[in-house]
Order: sequence, then structure tokens, then C-alpha cells
Amino acid sequence: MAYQIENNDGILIFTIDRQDKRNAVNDEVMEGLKEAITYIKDHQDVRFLVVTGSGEKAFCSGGDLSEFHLLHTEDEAFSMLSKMGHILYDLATLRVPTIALVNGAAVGGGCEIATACDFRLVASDVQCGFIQGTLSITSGWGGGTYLFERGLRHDHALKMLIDAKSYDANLLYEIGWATDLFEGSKEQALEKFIANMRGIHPSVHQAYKEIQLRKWKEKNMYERVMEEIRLCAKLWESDAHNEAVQRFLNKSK
Ligand SMILES: CC[C@H](C(=O)O)C(=O)SCCNC(=O)CCNC(=O)[C@H](O)C(C)(C)COP(=O)(O)OP(=O)(O)OC[C@H]1O[C@@H](n2cnc3c(N)ncnc32)[C@H](O)[C@@H]1OP(=O)(O)O
Repeated sequence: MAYQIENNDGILIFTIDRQDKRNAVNDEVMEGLKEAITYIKDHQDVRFLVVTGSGEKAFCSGGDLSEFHLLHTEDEAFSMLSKMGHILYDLATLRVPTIALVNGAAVGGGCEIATACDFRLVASDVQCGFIQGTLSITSGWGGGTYLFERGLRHDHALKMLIDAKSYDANLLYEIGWATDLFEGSKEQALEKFIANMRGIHPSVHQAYKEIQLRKWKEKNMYERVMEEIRLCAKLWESDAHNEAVQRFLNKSK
């Protein structure tokens, strides 16, 4: 399986399990995220969603280039991008707190997944970045829209997108993208982070999330995410994008 789902005493842990591809997202991973989100909607005992990656090298390396490079037209790209865009919107608007437990590199769409979560606990030795620009595309799963909503200074958020490079953990914390940094066991870091929240009734968590979700609804968040995705799909067709993907795949041979 390309993912694992575990309900650990009300903490639903979704682990991307494709270490040979640095936990790249393929269709199976997308379906797994949908399954986890549906589980949360159907099980009131779930109080948190945690998204993480298997191994220590990567949280998620974004879309699986060996699969998605076969998509060439704007419409083909939009179909894949909007599928994950819907899933991440459903994740971002869950009634429970969501935590990206960033165990390794989070790049491209992997950085978008982490940004769609409420919190980002980042291992102190990892690098994360919106590297989509190096492939001559933009964020295509809604991550740019979420980034501008996460409270970073505008110049920090815009530079993170336009730099299109990975930042080290200290800089991620300094600019406000990382909620906290940790060393050693990610499991211990998670327990420490949620220790206080565990003692608060879930109805309180959900009421506070509702305040944010109401603001997003008023600001047409879903439509803004879809517009972001359409922009990425338009760039997908470019020769620059296709050449960049080929360079990456040839490097791997
Ligand atoms: C909207 C989202 C958007 C989209 O999909 O449309 C994107 O996410 S675009 C961005 C796509 N992602 C990338 O360009 C990242 C590519 N990967 C890397 O930069 C590195 O692999 C990194 C930093 C994640 C890890 O570096 P490391 O040196 O630890 O590993 P390797 O580069 O040697 O890779 C090991 C192995 O994994 C394969 N791999 C890594 N990332 C991907 C990926 N995204 N898709 C497919 N395969 C990936 C890589 O080819 C190597 O395979 P091997 O067969 O062992 O050569």
C-alpha cells in the first residue's frame, strides 16, 4: 500500500508510504487521503488528523513525476490537479485540528499538503519549499492560496513561492511557516505538541475551527483554490515545464 491509516486513540495518522519515490503523491495516495477524510467525517471519536511520511528522508516530494509527466494538455493536468485540490480543500476545512508532522523534505505539492494543515511540526534537519517554479509551473493543489491564509507576513509568503527553493527548518520557523521544530522522535514531538489540547473537549477545538472556516467561506476560498489550480494547469502545457520534468526523470536514470 502507498499509505497507512491508523486511528491511535482518536488521533488519525495518515502516513504516505512510498519511500522509494520520496513519498511522492500518486493516485493511490490521493485515494488514501480521501479515505482518511471520509473516516473522520464518519467517526466522531477522531479528534486530530496527522499527516506524515514514512522513513526519514521525505515527508512528501510532491506529485509523482514518473506518473504525472504523462499528462500534457491543460485539461489533462487540470483533471489531476483539481482532484487533489478538492481533497486538500476537504482536508483544510475538516472540523478537527490537522497537523503536518514533517519528518523529511516537503517539496512542491508536499509543501502544499503541509500548508493545507493547521499546524506544521518540522524536524530540525529538513528542508521544505514550493519548488514548483523550478518546473516552470506554480502551486497546483491550492497550497499558494493556503499559504497566504496562514498568517505569514505577505513578503515572506510571496518570497517563499517565488524563490521556488527549499528553506531550512530554522528559516521556516523564523518566517512563521513552521509552527514548531523538533529533534529526534516525531512520535514524541507529536505527543508533546498535543498534550494540552488532548485535555480540552473536542467541541472547543471544533468551535474555534468553525470561526476560521466561516471566514474562508465568506472569502470564497474554494473558488480561489480552483482559480489557482487553473493557472497551474495552463502553465503545465508549456515546453519549459515538460523539458524540466524530463531533465528530472533523466537525472534519475
Ligand atoms: C501541484 C504539485 C506539483 C505537481 O505534481 O503538479 C508538484 O509537486 S511539482 C514538484 C514535483 N516534485 C519535485 O520536483 C521534487 C523532486 N524530488 C526532489 O527534489 C528530491 O527527490 C528530494 C529533495 C525530494 C529528495 O532528494 P534525495 O536526494 O533524498 O532523493 P533523490 O532525488 O535521489 O530521489 C530518490 C528517488 O525518488 C525519486 N523521486 C523523488 N521525488 C520524486 C517525485 N516527485 N516523483 C517521482 N519520483 C521521485 C527519484 O527519481 C529517485 O528515484 P530513483 O529511481 O532512485 O532514481
